[in-house]
Amino acid sequence: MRRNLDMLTVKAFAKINLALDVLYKRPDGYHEVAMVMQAVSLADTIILTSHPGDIVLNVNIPGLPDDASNLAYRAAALIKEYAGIQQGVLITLDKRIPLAAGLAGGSADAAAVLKGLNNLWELNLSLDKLSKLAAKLGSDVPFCLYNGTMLATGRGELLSPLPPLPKCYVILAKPAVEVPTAWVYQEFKADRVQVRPDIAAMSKFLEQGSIDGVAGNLANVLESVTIPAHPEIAKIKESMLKYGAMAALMSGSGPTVFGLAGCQKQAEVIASQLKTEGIPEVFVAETVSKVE
Ligand SMILES: C[C@@](CO)(OP(=O)(O)O)[C@H](O)COP(=O)(O)OP(=O)(O)OC[C@H]1O[C@@H](n2ccc(N)nc2=O)[C@H](O)[C@@H]1O
Ligand SMILES: Nc1ncnc2c1ncn2[C@@H]1O[C@H](COP(=O)(O)OP(=O)(O)O)[C@@H](O)[C@H]1O
Repeated sequence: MRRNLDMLTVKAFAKINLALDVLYKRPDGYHEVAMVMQAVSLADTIILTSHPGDIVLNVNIPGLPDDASNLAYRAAALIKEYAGIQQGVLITLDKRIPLAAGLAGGSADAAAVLKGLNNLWELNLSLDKLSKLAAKLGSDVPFCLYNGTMLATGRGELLSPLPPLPKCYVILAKPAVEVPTAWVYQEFKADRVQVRPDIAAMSKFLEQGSIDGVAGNLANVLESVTIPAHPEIAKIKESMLKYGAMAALMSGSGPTVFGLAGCQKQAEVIASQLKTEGIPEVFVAETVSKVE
């Protein structure tokens, strides 16, 4: 975070799910989950500038709302009201994370605004308090406050740190479809799942610092919904493996596929081969560690 009197710049990092299990549907309509989440360096940039009056949001891409329906705006409104702040803020959002991609781009923006305004307005709220505010905005928002490698349970908002995944490179490839998270959970049927993650095994491999072990245990039960609707996801997974990724999996509710690579050069080679297949959005990122 860079601060300069009345202006502050915050990065909002995307996430991938190394493991995603859905346990059951709860009476409140959410699904109880168990996920291993990992932050990656593909990021939006948010500039917060002191501003008289109200909250104003500028976004750099068409198709993304710049009103109170944007999670960045909602985060500012929530913390402003909670802390009883009278002044406003100008939020400038430089969006790089693709929309509705399974990468938690909106959640990352919301978390970055909470952290940034806590700093800009000198509120001194603890991460624990910010996390409670974050959970009001979305299930993935608390994780985006912490980043790193975390076990997420409940509806995704209950976090416990895991040993960090040793630094590795992540290829992200998104086909030209947007997948609404609510639809994927709504269509989820446990009896259609072929492979469930073994989260205990993945935790053990993280403790051992074994990227190979983690790569061998990637699993996401939401693939059972999104891949039949968008078979190009399975094709991208196959291509990632063919070009040399250690493993490949759909992230979150999809449709983005991520692949793991041990070195940057190899990740870049895989990314350029995927681009030749006409996949519109391909990125190379690296793992991001937890904030202290
Ligand atoms: C699937 C995951 C995996 O990390 O990420 P994305 O693919 O969206 O990035 C998350 O569980 C998404 O979290 P998030 O995107 O914050 O979801 P929310 O805004 O809280 O909820 C959107 C909708 O998804 C459904 N939902 C969400 C989380 C959950 N544990 N059970 C659910 O059933 C609910 O219908 C809810 O109305
Ligand atoms: N700041 C934001 N960035 C991205 N999407 C946002 C934002 N605020 C609201 N949204 C809405 O949330 C939807 C899904 O957001 P996103 O976080 O990108 O999905 P996912 O969690 O699947 O990666 C988008 O279609 C968009 O309309």
